[in-house]
Amino acid sequence: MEDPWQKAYDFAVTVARKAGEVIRKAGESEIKVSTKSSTVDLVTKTDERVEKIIIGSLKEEFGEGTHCFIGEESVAKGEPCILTHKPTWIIDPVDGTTNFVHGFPFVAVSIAFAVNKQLEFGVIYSCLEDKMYKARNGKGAYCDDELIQVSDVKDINKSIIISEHGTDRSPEKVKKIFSTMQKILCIPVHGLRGSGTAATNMCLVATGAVEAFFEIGIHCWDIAAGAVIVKEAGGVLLDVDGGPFDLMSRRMVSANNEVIARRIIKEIEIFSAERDDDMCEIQLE
Ligand SMILES: O=P(O)(O)O[C@H]1[C@H](O)[C@@H](O)[C@H](O)[C@@H](O)[C@@H]1O
Ligand SMILES: [Mg+2]
Repeated sequence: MEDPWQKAYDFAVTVARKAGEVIRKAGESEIKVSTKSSTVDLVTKTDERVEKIIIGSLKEEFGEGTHCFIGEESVAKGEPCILTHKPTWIIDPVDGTTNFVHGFPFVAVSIAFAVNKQLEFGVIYSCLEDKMYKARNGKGAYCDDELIQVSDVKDINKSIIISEHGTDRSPEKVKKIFSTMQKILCIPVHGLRGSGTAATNMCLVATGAVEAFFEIGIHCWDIAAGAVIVKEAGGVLLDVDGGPFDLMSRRMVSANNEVIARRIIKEIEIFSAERDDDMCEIQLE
């Protein structure tokens, strides 16, 4: 029987690479010649421009109306953020926007694809490192053409944990974020890290470079592709309260094994973040 999504998967890799090229060119030309303070607008334009290229390419290839799109920039402009049963692309055109503005070398294009509300595949192109991470349901996870596997570390005392402080600067949330990080550091673990992009952090879990990534405040487009890649690399995904992973909940833990995931969950001070699908007034089918 013909594999219905192989063509979409291969095309997603092509589009991610094309988008990464646009981001690199914007970084080399426009950012370098302007002071950082003036680049915020530029970056918004770059984010929007890259998302338009990605969605435009997908619509051209698969036709208008047959597929749905959840894109960070489109949702920011009021497009719905609801996962229906239709084939749906979940896109973060520039994950690590702040990194991009500052020339901090971790910026990722994240493209995921879901059918019947199930994630089918994920593609993350770390465009400044020129590394293509990808995974299809049930078919393994790859960095370029090399199979990748999560770390085999069992002892959390021998782990590196990666997380982010996000963009919210409200004192009560910042306090909880750093109190959690302090408790995890003092378990103790070997170290805490953060690349500045959830998509890249999840690839680091999938390659075994770190044992776990958790964050409250991320969006579905930050983690959808990474979720498939971590799972296919042998990792686990949970909610920060220990329940099942929930793509739209704005929070998650991904780890190389459940023991380490649940040990981290014990230390997380949970704070609320409005669900991605609640943020949308329009309720679709
Ligand atoms: O808004 P940017 O600079 O892209 O940063 C967020 C990034 O998109 C996410 O992937 C991270 O996990 C967040 O912590 C960043 O704030
Ligand atoms: Mg992002």
